[in-house]
Amino acid sequence: MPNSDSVKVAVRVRPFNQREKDAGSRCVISINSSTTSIHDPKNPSHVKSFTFDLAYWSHSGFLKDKDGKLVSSGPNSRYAGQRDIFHDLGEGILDNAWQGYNATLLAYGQTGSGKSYSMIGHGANRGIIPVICEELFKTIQNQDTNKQYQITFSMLEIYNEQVIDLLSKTKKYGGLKVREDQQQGFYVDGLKLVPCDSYAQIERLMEQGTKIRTNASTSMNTTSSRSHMVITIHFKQIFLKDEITKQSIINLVDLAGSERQKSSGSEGDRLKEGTRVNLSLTTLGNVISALAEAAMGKKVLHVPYRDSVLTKLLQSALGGNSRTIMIAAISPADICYDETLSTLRYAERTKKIKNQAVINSGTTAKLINDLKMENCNLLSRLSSLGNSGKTVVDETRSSEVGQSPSNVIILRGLGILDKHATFTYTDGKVTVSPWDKCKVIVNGVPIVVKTKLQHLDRLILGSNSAYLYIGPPINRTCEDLSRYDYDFIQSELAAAKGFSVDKLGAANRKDGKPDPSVLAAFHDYIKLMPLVAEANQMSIELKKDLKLELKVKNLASSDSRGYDLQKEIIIKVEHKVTNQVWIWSKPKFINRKFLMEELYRQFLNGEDVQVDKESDPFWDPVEAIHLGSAHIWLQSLAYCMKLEEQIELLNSEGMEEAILLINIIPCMQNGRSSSIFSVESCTIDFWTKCTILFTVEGCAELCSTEEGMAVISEGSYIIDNPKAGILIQGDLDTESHIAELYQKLLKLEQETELLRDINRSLTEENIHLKAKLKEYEAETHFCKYLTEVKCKILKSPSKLHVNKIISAASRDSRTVCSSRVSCDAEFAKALKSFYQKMNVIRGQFLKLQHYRAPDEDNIQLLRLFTERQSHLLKDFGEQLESSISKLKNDVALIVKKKREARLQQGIK
Ligand SMILES: Nc1ncnc2c1ncn2[C@@H]1O[C@H](COP(=O)(O)OP(=O)(O)OP(=O)(O)O)[C@@H](O)[C@H]1O
Repeated sequence: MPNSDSVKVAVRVRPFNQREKDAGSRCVISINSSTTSIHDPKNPSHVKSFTFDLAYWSHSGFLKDKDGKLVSSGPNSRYAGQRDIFHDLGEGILDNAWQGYNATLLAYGQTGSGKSYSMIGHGANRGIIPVICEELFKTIQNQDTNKQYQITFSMLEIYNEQVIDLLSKTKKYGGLKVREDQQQGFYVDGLKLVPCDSYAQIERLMEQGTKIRTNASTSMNTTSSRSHMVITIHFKQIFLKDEITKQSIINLVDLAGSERQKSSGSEGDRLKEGTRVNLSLTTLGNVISALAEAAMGKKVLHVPYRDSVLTKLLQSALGGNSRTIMIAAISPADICYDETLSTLRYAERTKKIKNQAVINSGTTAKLINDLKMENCNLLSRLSSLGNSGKTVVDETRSSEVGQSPSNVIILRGLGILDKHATFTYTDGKVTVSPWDKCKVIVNGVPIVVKTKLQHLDRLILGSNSAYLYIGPPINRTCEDLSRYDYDFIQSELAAAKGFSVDKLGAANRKDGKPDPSVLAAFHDYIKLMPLVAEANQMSIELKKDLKLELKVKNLASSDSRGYDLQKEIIIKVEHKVTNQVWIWSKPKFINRKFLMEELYRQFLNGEDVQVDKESDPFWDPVEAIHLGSAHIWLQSLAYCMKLEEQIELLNSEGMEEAILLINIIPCMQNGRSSSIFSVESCTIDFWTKCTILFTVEGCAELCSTEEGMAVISEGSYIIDNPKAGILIQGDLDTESHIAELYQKLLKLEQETELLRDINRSLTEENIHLKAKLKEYEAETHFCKYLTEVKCKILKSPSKLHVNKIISAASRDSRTVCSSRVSCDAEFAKALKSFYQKMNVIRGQFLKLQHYRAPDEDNIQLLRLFTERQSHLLKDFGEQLESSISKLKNDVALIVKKKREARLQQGIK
């Protein structure tokens, strides 16, 4: 009788990894019994809760025992260790298998969320798969002799819709084929099914399979988390006396990192979607959604099992003859909020799926004979599989390392040459020396000469193959090796290149906590770094002459309090021969990377890799590149005043790219006279090819009809023809206001005249200050000057006077900014931030100045007006104070750093 079971779902939250700890991440997950809640880091009162069959807290409350096993730290700890997971989930799978049910265990979650840890495990913390296998053999040993058992083990990887046999040393180009059989459904043709008679044998097979997986397909380290791994155990019981057989198929699936679904989109790329890497995961999502809807009584006409390799192989596990469990692995960190939320939603859909499990049994004597025959055949096919896979440096001589079989240690991987490096063991010490120009990096630093290795040194050979050096026993300590993971090695490499969370400005916030957007950018950088290294290596081997580099782009420079708002990692691509430069977004790069891998695989297979430009992932047509942005205030235009400004164009690193002369004259729709503007400010982005992109803030609806100018998105204008005039038409409900505005205009003209005077005197003061600035040592002088500005403001008799002081300070800061920018990027950054704050404050003051006092007779209104004015003034004063003190701090820090640097260099 079919047994209708829902898919069982368990969620597990892992501890913070080192990078999350270093970045001061906050935990956004809480677990209470079977309810898992996730707290929105941007809005802590915003909580979403999910109920699953099981929820495991593995985030805290643990310690390491003498064998390195993570165990609960005390009676109050809620920590769920590997044994707990096996107890709740693994034992159930084994019970099912003994009863003759098929069973499937899937691990789903973003990269690094703990899927492999739960499934395979790490060191002494063995995961659910090895423990299931061990327990299976233990139970078999204790069974009576009237039964016979047959166990076969297979291990495959699905990458880019290709099936790779992880137990086979011979690689089949294009992968193994998935075929359909009326009785057994979908199966992989030619997959090695290894008969096993002990747990030790399975352990060896798993070790070998894992080793092949890391370097399978394109020899790239970074592909393993984009592939799905499926271990299948066929378990048959033959009851000799009763002539009954029972069989069960246990599928254990470590899915690819789920976040890739989104980030590999080819949006904005002229080339098609570069990969079918995600096809299996996307289809799995579609299958799960369809089955969940069917389980809720909706009419589902088609479940798309046939759309991908993974869903074909898991057909019985999803909605079919299997008892299925999903572990949703999640990260606790605030930075992973979006991914974690999407994992929880995915898991919620999965738990709705209903399966129809049946016991697989048979009763004929013929079947027994068949099975015996098959058993003998399989045992005879059993091949001896490779050794332990550890790389050992011989004590007696030098060990050469490289791709060629003539080496003592044969290593394969992207960028590893035939003869790559030599390890030498003399007097109890191991040294490494790279061959010729081969890439060898030790602890984040590239080496060119013979280098002595210390226990636990990190090595990268070629573009991206990472190793941890374990020294001779005498040098070993009881240090925890698990911290030296792939992320650690990448973060170390980034730090050696001068890239860190601090460098990105994470500590800029007042509360001292890293900004989530900065953390996200850092996270992206670390993840993209190995991909960029691989792309560069492929470019070299395919002779594409491209150099790719990661860059940080500031999207919005700062908010009104000067905090950096958003940063984004972009990829600068330069053609080494033509010097053409392209800027690729992260999704575009990921898309291209997949296409590059496809081309590279063809290259490795000896196929023709000549492609025309249009379909070459290493090529793009020349395009406009963002040079930088400048921010200007358009307030004056609202009063029909001409705008004349001279501002710096700052690039994404806050460095001056050019000086911009702005001259904007208000005009009507027909190009004559003046018009009304409802805009407050605008950012002007400059691109190569004379393209200017305007992003206007604070306006209602804008449109443009001018030739040569196109509206590319709401509020954004692109002007391709530099000669074309700039016309911005505001909401023209103006007729009724004309008279009123005319009056205003008259008054404003007087004020404008006054402002021009101020401007003149400021220019003089500016020149004077420039001369003054040259006389003094810049840092000390600037601090002093800021104190002066502050004093002036505090003593100022009127609003106009304060405005004048701020304008002067703002201009001075710009002057200083331009003079320092070239010599000190950090100083320029601090000044840029200060300048922007000054501009904001200046804008607020302009506003303040134009508020008109109500009639003097109306005491009530007058009081309100005064209160509001003084409130605004106070707020303004506070902002000013904080800006000045921040700049002072920044400057003091920079001065300190410089002094330290000088001292180090011995320059007094
Ligand atoms: N429950 C846990 N307890 C302790 N450490 C854990 C736990 N879960 C994960 N980790 C650690 O977190 C890191 C990432 O885990 P893991 O490699 O299992 O992630 P993953 O989801 O399989 O990533 P990928 O998709 O890249 O394969 C590992 O160093 C692992 O040791």
